[in-house]
Amino acid sequence: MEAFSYRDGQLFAEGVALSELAQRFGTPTYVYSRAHIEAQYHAYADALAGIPHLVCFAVKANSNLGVLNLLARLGAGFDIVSRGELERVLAAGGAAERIVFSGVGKSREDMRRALEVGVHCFNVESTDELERLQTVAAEQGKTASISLRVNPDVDAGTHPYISTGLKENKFGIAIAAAAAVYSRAAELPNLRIIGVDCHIGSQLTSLPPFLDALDRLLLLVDELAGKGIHIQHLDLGGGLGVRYREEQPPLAADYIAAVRQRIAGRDLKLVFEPGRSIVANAGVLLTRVEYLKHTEHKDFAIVDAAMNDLIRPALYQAWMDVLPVQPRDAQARRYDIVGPICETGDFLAKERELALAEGDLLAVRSAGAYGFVMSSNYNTRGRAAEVLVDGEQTFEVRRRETLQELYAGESLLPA
Ligand SMILES: Cc1ncc(COP(=O)(O)O)c(C=O)c1O
Ligand SMILES: N[C@@H](CCCC[NH3+])C(=O)O
Repeated sequence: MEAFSYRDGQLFAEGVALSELAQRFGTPTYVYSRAHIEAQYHAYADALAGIPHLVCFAVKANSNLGVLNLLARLGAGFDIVSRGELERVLAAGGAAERIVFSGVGKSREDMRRALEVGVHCFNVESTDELERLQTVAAEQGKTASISLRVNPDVDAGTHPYISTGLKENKFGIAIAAAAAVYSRAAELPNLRIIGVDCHIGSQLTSLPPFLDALDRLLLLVDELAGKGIHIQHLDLGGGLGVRYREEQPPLAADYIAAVRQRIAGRDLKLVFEPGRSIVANAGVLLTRVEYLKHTEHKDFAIVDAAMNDLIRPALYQAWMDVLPVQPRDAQARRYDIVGPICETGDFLAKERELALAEGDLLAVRSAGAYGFVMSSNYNTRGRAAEVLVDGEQTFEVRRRETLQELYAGESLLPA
């Protein structure tokens, strides 16, 4: 479904004109569509109907409390990678028993808190983490349910920075070593083995890498059964891509249908950890043109959002679509859309044909995932507001940071 569309010559988020949101909340502002998030979540949940499953939204993609609350109300579980994310999920009304805890660097404190609240599963990424979890669980007199995150060594065919399932990546336990580590886990009295987990990368646009990884995991499940280790769930991670430009990623329904076909006849619960595919196209970053600067070589549109607000273009050379909120009937020029930050890498888009004037509003599309969550205060810029649109209604789910907040907690040296 299209959350953002033109009507009467201007761009709307569901039933609300983006120009109205800019007026009410200022710019830069992230705008999310409730209907889009719901539809994407349902695409997973509906395709999994009839078999045991858990759709754990990857909180790293968008951790706004309003967004998490919406997903919790839909019945989602959550995939977290830090204690901060854990507290966010709980504050948003998420259920601890639907949380899977991923990440290569879990601290003892992370483990203690997760055991205390009773998360569903720890996705353990190394033998040292396994031993540490045993110690922490024993100290608390608890049993930790675990999966091992297995690195199946498949090439996800995505950007090298967001590929995670190759043997040279830091993630997971090499699949060849996994059976031995499972045997060790089975000896540890405060651990309960419940699953096998993998996540091979993000923004995958074809099914074969997912299915190759699944085949390798199923071989491991069979090997473990031969050793008397019974696996109850298969966690296939996240990674399904979205359309930023011309990509044609598979639909969640088709992906899940292919997975269901391969696991037919097995007594396995399915867990997924989608992030981007739930929220990316549910969001835009709304920004205003401050200046147009024409030089001999280039035309620049200097806008009030910058790499501190949205770092994907600078960090991954990610191409993100930029739409005029109120398109003008005038001669277009080829603009680089840049921010006010003192870095040449501070751009949101390059070489876009647009007809612009100072004060115009632009919407950077597909910004609902890895947008606000990766923002920073670089150049002492306050972070953007976040607004969720639901039909004709709007909710300010995070207000803009004030300038005072930017240095609260810092102090002068003693006299
Ligand atoms: C362990 C894990 N699960 C889930 C995700 C979510 O991935 P995506 O946003 O591509 O669905 C990630 C990020 O890539 C991850 O590292
Ligand atoms: N931040 C990345 C995705 C990271 C995936 C995290 N495991 C992006 O914007 O594409």
